[in-house]
Amino acid sequence: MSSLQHLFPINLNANWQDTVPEAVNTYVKDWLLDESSLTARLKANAKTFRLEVLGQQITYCDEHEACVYVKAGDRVLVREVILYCDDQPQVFARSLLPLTSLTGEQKVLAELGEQPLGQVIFNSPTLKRKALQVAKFSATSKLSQLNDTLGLSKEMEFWGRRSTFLVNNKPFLVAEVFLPGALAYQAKSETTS
Ligand SMILES: C=C(O[C@@H]1C=C(C(=O)O)C=C[C@H]1O)C(=O)O
Repeated sequence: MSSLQHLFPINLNANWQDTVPEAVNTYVKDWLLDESSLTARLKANAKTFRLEVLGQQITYCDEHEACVYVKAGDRVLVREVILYCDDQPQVFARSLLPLTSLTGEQKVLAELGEQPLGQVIFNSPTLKRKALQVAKFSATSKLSQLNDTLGLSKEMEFWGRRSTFLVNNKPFLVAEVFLPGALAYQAKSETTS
């Protein structure tokens, strides 16, 4: 049982934008707009990688997460995880997996456990990723309790992104927030995968 389970669901109600403000550091921008697998990039830049599941439950898509592919009120399996590199929290991820998408070969996405979602969907030849949106989070965001629990900085602004993946033309909504102190904010040379 995750020590963070009591925080689930954290939800992400943010002011999502279609473009990254000019003022954002180019290094952070590179992580925000990287369309490749985040799991793979984190693994390439760490000795150890770990995924912790905060929780999963069936719920309804709400207004602020609805999009052209998943309507408000659609039944979804919500999954929230933390990705760690060398035991340092990197990413809080919240995914909405519509029940109507969890069919056929994609049924396995309902039973991922600690296997990263990206490790499965990026192996699909039919994968398409729709446009990324970004958002800035502040200490007052709902994530601040998570940051407190993880012992992360309360001061810094931090950024996230979201996009829709289509696998066999079935939509999956994925939002990822780079937590304070993550590699995404450390402008140093990294391994390019
Ligand atoms: C989509 C990816 O999968 C990652 C793993 C997730 C999970 O297991 O729930 C969710 C979002 C991503 O951080 C990726 O690796 O790019």
